[in-house]
Amino acid sequence: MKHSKIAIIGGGNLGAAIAEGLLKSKFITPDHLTVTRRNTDALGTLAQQGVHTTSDNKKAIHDSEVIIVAVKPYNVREILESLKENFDPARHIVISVVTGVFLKDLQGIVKTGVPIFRAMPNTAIAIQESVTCLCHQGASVEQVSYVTELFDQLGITISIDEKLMDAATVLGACGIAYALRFIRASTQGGIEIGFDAKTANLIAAQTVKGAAELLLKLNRHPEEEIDKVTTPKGCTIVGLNEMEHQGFSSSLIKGIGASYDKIVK
Ligand SMILES: NC(=O)C1=CN([C@@H]2O[C@H](COP(=O)(O)OP(=O)(O)OC[C@H]3O[C@@H](n4cnc5c(N)ncnc54)[C@H](OP(=O)(O)O)[C@@H]3O)[C@@H](O)[C@H]2O)C=CC1
Ligand SMILES: O=C(O)[C@@H]1CCC=N1
Repeated sequence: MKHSKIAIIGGGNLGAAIAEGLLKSKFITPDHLTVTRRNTDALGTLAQQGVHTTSDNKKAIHDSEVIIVAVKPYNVREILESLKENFDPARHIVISVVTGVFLKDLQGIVKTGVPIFRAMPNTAIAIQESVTCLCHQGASVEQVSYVTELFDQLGITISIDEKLMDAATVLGACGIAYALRFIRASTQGGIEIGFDAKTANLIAAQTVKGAAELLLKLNRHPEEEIDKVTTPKGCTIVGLNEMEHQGFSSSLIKGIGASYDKIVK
């Protein structure tokens, strides 16, 4: 599988981000990668790097072994059904990043016998900083190892039960938006207390990066690190408690629940 060619069907926000990450990681050379969408003009940046860009999904599948499906959930059935005869179970594997579409449903749409993976990355995959949750059906040990290695190049990979895929979508994929809104709100607060927008944004973003690295690199619990910042009678605890009085943690937990309900209900 090592030198397989990859096709990304649906080079939108996530599909193009996966392509960018794959190129940056050098997991694949541009001439081994094809990205499709109907409006190919929007794939100019990838085309300039030597990636094949086309609106011809059938040719993309014919020319590749690994097919990453990154179209909208409401398009996926129609698109894959129109391509059913182009899949070869002896040659292809399919990796779907489509939200809320189960392995058993994909198995029913794609030709019988084609190994199928569901992957849930986030847009930080463009800079090899995704967390990608993965599950699969009908794949060999070699195929699982290949797909895991692919996403390992693009951040970290976690193998999960499919029943947790919707939760992975909310926490990991939607989570990028939630983290960015935190940074945006911090920036707005930072402007109110004196910084220009650019400097406030830099301080807020690097602070979030540093906080995350304390957990990831030192394996610490968040409260342990919070305790180190909250000086008795100091300004941190006053700010933090006011945020909690205004529903800070509660609003995040409720938002994550609402997002999850939107997928599963
Ligand atoms: N955005 C994110 O952060 C994440 C998204 N996902 C999932 O990934 C999938 C893609 O999401 P996202 O990238 O945001 O959506 P986009 O709408 O940005 O991308 C989907 C792309 O599919 C293309 N497309 C539509 N029809 C066809 C077709 N017949 N053949 C080839 N390409 C086609 C569209 O381009 P055109 O109209 O030019 O054809 C579009 O660029 C969704 O299922 C989403 O749930 C999962 C995790 C994170
Ligand atoms: O908002 C959405 O539906 C998709 C799924 C994960 C990120 N974006």
